[in-house]
Amino acid sequence: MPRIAIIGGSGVYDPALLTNIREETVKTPYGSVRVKIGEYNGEEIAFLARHGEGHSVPPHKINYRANIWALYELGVERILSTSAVGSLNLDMKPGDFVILDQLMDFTKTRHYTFYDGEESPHDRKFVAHVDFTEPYCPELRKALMNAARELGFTYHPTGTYACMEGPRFETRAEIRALKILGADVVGMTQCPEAALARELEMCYASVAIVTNYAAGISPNKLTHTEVVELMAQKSNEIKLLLMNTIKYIPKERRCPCKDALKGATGE
Ligand SMILES: O=P(O)(O)O[C@H]1O[C@H](CO)[C@@H](O)[C@H]1O
Ligand SMILES: Nc1nc2[nH]cnc2c(=O)[nH]1
Repeated sequence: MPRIAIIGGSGVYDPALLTNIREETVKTPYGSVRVKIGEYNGEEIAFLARHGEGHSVPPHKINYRANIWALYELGVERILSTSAVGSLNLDMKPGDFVILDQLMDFTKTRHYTFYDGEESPHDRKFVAHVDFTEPYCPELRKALMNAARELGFTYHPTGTYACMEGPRFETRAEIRALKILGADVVGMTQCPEAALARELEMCYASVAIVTNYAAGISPNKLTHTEVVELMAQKSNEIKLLLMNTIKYIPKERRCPCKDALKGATGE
């Protein structure tokens, strides 16, 4: 049973470096999800391509609830993910790794919770308001930093991610506003993915890879081609970082993530 899962974002479509890979189709109340399960250093690791293997699913159409529920069904406790981002912070340049510690949600049409009360399509028919002060697991963030340091990779230990609806990129005015609000990087997929993991008391962290400067900061037209090309250039480093992080993840969970529902339902 895999305790750890990796969600690969744009440019990270295969569970390279895993061995003995099998594929499972996990049925969830939100639909079926194909998950790959392999081994790394004798430990079972689950892998999920966020956009599907051929990048066939755009950010606003991803079935985030099915994805996270599927990993929960498999017994996953810890989720590491990648996020390709634009940078609003000149210190965070293309090719840099950012270990996210904060996020802001500007998405509009997504499904944000598992807890729809009586309408929930499962037996958790209650209302829950989870604490999200710290949206990322401190233990997973530390593990990512330890691995990046060991590998000698340039990384930023904190970063605030603004999640936009997409699928278009931003206007110059939107980036100007996000900068005033304190965003360092911008993407389209951390919300509701991170919050849904917290709602199932799973640990979640994301390493953002800066693929471009954001609209109005970059002198060039923004293209998904540039995003995928940069991710391809960083592919080996990203896989090394993710695999090297595994050994730094404590077996015992001492983080607040595991108790997220305590006090959230008013019980
Ligand atoms: O966040 P990931 O899945 O890395 O994808 C990023 O890349 C796409 C834009 O090129 C958007 O979907 C953005 O969110
Ligand atoms: N929203 C958004 N997502 C990205 N992913 C990679 N670059 C960008 C960007 O500039 N904006």
